[in-house]
Amino acid sequence: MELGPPGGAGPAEPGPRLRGLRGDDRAASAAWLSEASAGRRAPSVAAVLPAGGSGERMGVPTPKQFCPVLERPLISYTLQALERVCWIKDIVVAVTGENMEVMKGIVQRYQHKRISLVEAGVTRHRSIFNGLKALAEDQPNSKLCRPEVVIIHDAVRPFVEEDVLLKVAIAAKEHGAAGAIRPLVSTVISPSADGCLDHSLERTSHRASEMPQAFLFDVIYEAYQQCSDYDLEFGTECLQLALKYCHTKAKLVEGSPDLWKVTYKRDLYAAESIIKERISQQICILMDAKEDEEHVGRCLEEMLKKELNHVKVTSGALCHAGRDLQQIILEQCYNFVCVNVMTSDFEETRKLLNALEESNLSILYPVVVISVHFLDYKLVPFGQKMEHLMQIKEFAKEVKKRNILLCGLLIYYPQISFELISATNPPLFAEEDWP
Ligand SMILES: Nc1ccn([C@@H]2O[C@H](COP(=O)(O)OP(=O)(O)OP(=O)(O)O)[C@@H](O)[C@H]2O)c(=O)n1
Ligand SMILES: O=C(CO)[C@H](O)[C@H](O)COP(=O)(O)O
Repeated sequence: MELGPPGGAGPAEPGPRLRGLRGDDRAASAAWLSEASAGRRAPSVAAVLPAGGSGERMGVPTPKQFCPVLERPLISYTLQALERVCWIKDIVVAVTGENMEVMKGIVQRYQHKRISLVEAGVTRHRSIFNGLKALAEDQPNSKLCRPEVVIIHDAVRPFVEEDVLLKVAIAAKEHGAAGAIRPLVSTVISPSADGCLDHSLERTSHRASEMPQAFLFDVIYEAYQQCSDYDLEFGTECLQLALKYCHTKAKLVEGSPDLWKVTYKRDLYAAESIIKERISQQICILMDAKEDEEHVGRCLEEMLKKELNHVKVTSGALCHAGRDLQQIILEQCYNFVCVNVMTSDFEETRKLLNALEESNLSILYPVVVISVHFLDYKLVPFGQKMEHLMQIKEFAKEVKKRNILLCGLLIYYPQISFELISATNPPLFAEEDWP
């Protein structure tokens, strides 16, 4: 089943794309990305996500991939992480027939793009094989294209970043297979039949195999076609299949600690904490001054971008930015700076607040909105502008009932314009702020 237009998602955000890459990696990645964005023939990449497990170890009736984390199913975070990566063309998700409708509902509700659903198998390997078959172009009526490189990633590892996806994809193109690894947390031992220690492995010379992994499609598809029923039933390592059946030695890539697999109930709490931390670092700037690049509002935008980690910027009046904004709200951004340059009232802020209220985003946590207004002291007497903007105080009282914390900020320029341009460090605003 094909859901959403292929390649329909917007481009990945420019900020964190190459984060964590160094030297040669960075150069290779930049080349890959520039080819991809210039539409030249970069290797075509697809992803397969096994999501057909029952999550026995979690010990709850709902399969863990559908368990809510901050009211949103876990798998939706993983899909979001993958679909942000513009060079992954198709994302094939393997789901049990029983959960197919639930999955379709998630794709629709969170507007996931480039997703195709296939039926899962009774084991993880069989689910992955079904995903690969859908990409192999030998399925009747399939709209999917056979990719050159395929990434395999568990649906229950939501914190995968673009840099590791890129590293495994590039390494797979060169070596045929690649996978993320982590140092072992505990020592691995081998027990004997009588329940006593037989031997222990030297911890420093072993690694934990994590996900994502990537392969030349032809290698991994061949391996799955060749492998035994025993492998499909009991195997846990795709890299091993590539080695055993295609003599392809996987390149191992150091992954981040956040790549761990949500397995036990406590992992859901850990996932929730990580998501909360990310949310708190993310800010959306809404800017209504599109034309005037010189305007003090632009200086503010530039400074915020420098000071904060995750910044999303929507340009243009909110009526044009409506779709972007819906997407940003869907992605759970809780901090907004609404810069009103063109309008003298707080109409733009009001539109933002309406959109936030309709979304119910603030049910779980307070949403913070800072409404910034500019006042050219040469044109408008300060008192007059203040009087007008005092209305925002009333408005702030009203939205507070709905867990939205609104704060107004008046920037009196051109004096402050000068301060913004010349300042290298905060404070950004030296004067008038209220309520
Ligand atoms: N028949 C299966 C079994 C597992 N998976 C998927 O493979 C990934 C990793 O497997 P695991 O963590 O073992 O998931 P479960 O099998 O669901 O968990 P448990 O072993 O605790 O039952 C998960 O995204 C899971 O949904 C799958 O697609 N098809
Ligand atoms: O560990 C892995 C790396 O190869 C796989 O990610 C996978 O999660 C193993 O799953 P299972 O729980 O089914 O053994």
